[in-house]
Amino acid sequence: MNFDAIPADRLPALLQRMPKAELHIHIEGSLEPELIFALAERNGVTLALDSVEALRAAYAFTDLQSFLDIYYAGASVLLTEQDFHDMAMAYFRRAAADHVVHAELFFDPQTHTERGVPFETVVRGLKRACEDAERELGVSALLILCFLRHLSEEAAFETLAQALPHRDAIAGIGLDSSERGHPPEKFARVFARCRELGFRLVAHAGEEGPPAYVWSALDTLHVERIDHGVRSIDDPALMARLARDGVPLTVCPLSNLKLCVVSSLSEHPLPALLAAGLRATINSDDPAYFGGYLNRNFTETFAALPQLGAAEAYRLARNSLEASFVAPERQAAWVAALDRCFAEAGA
Ligand code: HPA
Ligand SMILES: [Zn+2]
Repeated sequence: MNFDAIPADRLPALLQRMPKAELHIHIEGSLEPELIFALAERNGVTLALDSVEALRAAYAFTDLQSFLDIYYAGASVLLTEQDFHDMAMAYFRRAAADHVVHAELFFDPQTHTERGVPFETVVRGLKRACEDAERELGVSALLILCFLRHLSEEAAFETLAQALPHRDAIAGIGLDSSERGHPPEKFARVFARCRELGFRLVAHAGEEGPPAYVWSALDTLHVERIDHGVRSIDDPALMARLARDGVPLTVCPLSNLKLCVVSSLSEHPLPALLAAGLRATINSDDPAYFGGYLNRNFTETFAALPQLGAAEAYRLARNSLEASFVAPERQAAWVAALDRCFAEAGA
């Protein structure tokens, strides 16, 4: 493909139109303030702030923890199966508009079971939304259950036991929440059990935490993808390892900006990760909180980084499709659609 044949002014439209997968989206992080207030009213929940505007104004974060405190408070309005369904459908409609053909949704059951919401309420609502998304919107979807790393390994084992009756609805297991002070090896035994059970494995590592956490996610948890992983840039031996093994990184540029992981998008390490041969992808993380869904992550990142052009757009989209947990034949059909999209744009 001749990427140089695509004029620079056609790139923003191409970024939006190209078929892509989203592999790092916390579904609770797609809860827009308007939906938080609608669900609060529907469920009779009282919120600390009294308007959509006041809530949005509180979205000024200094680090990961300052975000998580607000994110868990927002999730407190979710009580019924229908709430979880409606939240996920709102995300799927936005994703379809961004030409997302496949999404792998993280969900945090412990955030809900700790408040007395049954595990099956969460998973049934999300599962039904995944089925509706495929049928009504043509968006394929999988669910990834995340353990909260600020809680104990014992609590993770309890959550795993609750998940087992729903084994078929859950494709993978991940690890999220407060990273610093909670290294991956804290969850070595529960991840080993998940691996025996045949779950696909991922973990957040190297977002705020050091490169050592990425090594540990690879070597003690045996994950297949690293969520974030941007701090790998500080460790040349780790960069070589990630490149050699083709480990996908689910990078989230607007999240990194809003949580002060980078001081500006123009300093984001994404171009360096790609240049070093790493299988990076672009994702939205918590789009309702970080100022944009998937296409906005693409367009703002490309606008800030002149090193990124049509070749990198193709590589990022292709990486996302090929790093997904769907069968190779399905991936190949999406890659063929991606190739057609670039051919039509003149490549
Ligand atoms: O970016 C994140 N990092 C860790 N935990 C999270 N939970 C939601 N979003 C995040
Ligand atoms: Zn995340």
